[in-house]
Amino acid sequence: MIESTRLTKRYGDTVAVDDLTFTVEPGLVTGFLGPNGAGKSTTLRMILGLNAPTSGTVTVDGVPFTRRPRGLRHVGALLDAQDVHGGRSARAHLAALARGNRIPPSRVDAVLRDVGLTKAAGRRIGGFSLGMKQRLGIAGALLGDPPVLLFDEPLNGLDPEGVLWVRGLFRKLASEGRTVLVSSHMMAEMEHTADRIIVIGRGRLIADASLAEFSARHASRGVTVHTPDPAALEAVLVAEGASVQREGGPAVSVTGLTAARIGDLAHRHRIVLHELAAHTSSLESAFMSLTADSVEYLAGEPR
Ligand SMILES: Nc1ncnc2c1ncn2[C@@H]1O[C@H](COP(=O)(O)OP(=O)(O)OP(=O)(O)O)[C@@H](O)[C@H]1O
Repeated sequence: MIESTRLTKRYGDTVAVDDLTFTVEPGLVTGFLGPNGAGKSTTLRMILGLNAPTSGTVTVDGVPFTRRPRGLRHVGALLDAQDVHGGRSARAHLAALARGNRIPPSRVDAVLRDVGLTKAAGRRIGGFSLGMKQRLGIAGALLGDPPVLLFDEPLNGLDPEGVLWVRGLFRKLASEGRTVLVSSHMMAEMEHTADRIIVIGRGRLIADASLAEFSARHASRGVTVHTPDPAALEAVLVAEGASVQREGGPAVSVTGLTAARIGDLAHRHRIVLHELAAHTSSLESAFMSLTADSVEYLAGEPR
């Protein structure tokens, strides 16, 4: 379990992480979401003791990371897949990591196999694609067989097959009872990956909920109806308390009534319907509107 209490990090005038309190539970995949510059990497670095908090605390299973003598065996992390020595082979890189952390050398081939890099194990990392480097970084995180795992933007550069694989891996790690925290700046990535999400913007907590809770709270539900008589339908639905928006032509958007209720009302008032479709706005758009105020650089804004 990771527990962050009023965690704050300032760089001069910039407040990178601002009074952040959250808990990451074992047995779940937790998505750590926020737009660019929200403070995700800074938070992960503080969890790992690489940056010291300005104030507040963060512990891993009750203890600050820096007080763990065998850190990598307790917390495995992928921070920056590009940050590797290109001249080494994948196997040599992992072997050095294992030696430095007193991890049995037999783990090297085991994790290379786990991430699908056995065939590339002898090749120079400098020639690896970003996707292969992500796999290698994930292998490094798994090396110490740790109960807590942190991944910073691990889906970057992976092809669709790689994304599916990594989701399956995170699910498996969580089902083994591990604590799995995965950062991303895209809700669409986390929607099919995480059980819970923690959303931050400008260093502050915006949401902390299960995916289902987040969806119920923030994703708006609506019904699209096509009818040859939109004016008549609008009058009936408004009288029932719905809010109705005419989309032009036969299309009408309705919120505040279920599709079933709209169908019943149309039938009762002898209004012909050609289409009746319930839909939920995407979690991505809910995430974007929640974090709109925290986006550091808007498209078109001079940088
Ligand atoms: N070493 C540093 N010195 C000064 N400012 C920093 C430093 N590290 C981070 N920041 C600032 O802190 C804020 C949070 O940055 P951070 O990298 O943690 O965000 P992030 O959510 O990981 O973003 P991204 O998705 O772009 O990696 C940004 O405004 C960033 O410019």
